[in-house]
Amino acid sequence: MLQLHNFSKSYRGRAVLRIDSFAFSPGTSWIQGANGSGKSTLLRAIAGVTPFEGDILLAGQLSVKKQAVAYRRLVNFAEAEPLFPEFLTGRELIHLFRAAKNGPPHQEDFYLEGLHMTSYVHEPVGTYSSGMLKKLSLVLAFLGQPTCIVLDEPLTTLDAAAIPVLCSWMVRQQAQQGTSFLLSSHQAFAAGSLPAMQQLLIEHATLHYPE
Ligand SMILES: Nc1ncnc2c1ncn2[C@@H]1O[C@H](COP(=O)(O)OP(=O)(O)OP(=O)(O)O)[C@@H](O)[C@H]1O
Repeated sequence: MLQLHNFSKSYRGRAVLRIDSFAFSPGTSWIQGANGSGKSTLLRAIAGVTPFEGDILLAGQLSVKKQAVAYRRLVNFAEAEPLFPEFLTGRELIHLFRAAKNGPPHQEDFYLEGLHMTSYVHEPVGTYSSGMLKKLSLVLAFLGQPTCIVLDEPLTTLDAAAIPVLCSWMVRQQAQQGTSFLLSSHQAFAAGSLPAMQQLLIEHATLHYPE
């Protein structure tokens, strides 16, 4: 599904991740690791929002660097701590993302109703709480026809009622469109709420399968 080739990432000359070669299998991959191990760094690189050395290919064809627009149309991302221009409304951001991702008209309605967001989605995002912002970022991550959805700490700040709704979206998305998920979460998902997950670990500044 996604392949990393000679991947490395440094901040101000300090190497934080080095992954010579790695292929993510289709399905759901749960990336675990201690605070500061590099989970967000890896997910941001895969999403195409942070520079790195090496390359990442989708389906063996689209490079995040060489075919950036086509790649990013198919790889959606919800940040751990989403930030949006405060003066835009949730609805405006949704329209922007849906157009950029080639999503069908009204695609967002299902998601907005599922997370009970219709009462505030017309308000500027500067008025949103952290949980409301998180929900908006999750809705945006499901727009279009993504091959892969990358979710960094998707459960953080979500209320208890929203967590099973998100899990049901993931199950539906995988069943209907074969979308793969890459996620990081310090919090475990409830048993049985998601199909089998491939667990991966970042330690010693690299990615591997846990023993
Ligand atoms: N913008 C940055 N500038 C400098 N160093 C950074 C930057 N972002 C991350 N780092 C460093 O890179 C390393 C990996 O950070 P990262 O945020 O990827 O970890 P993480 O596994 O997502 O952590 P957490 O579980 O705490 O969210 C850390 O040592 C961090 O200090």
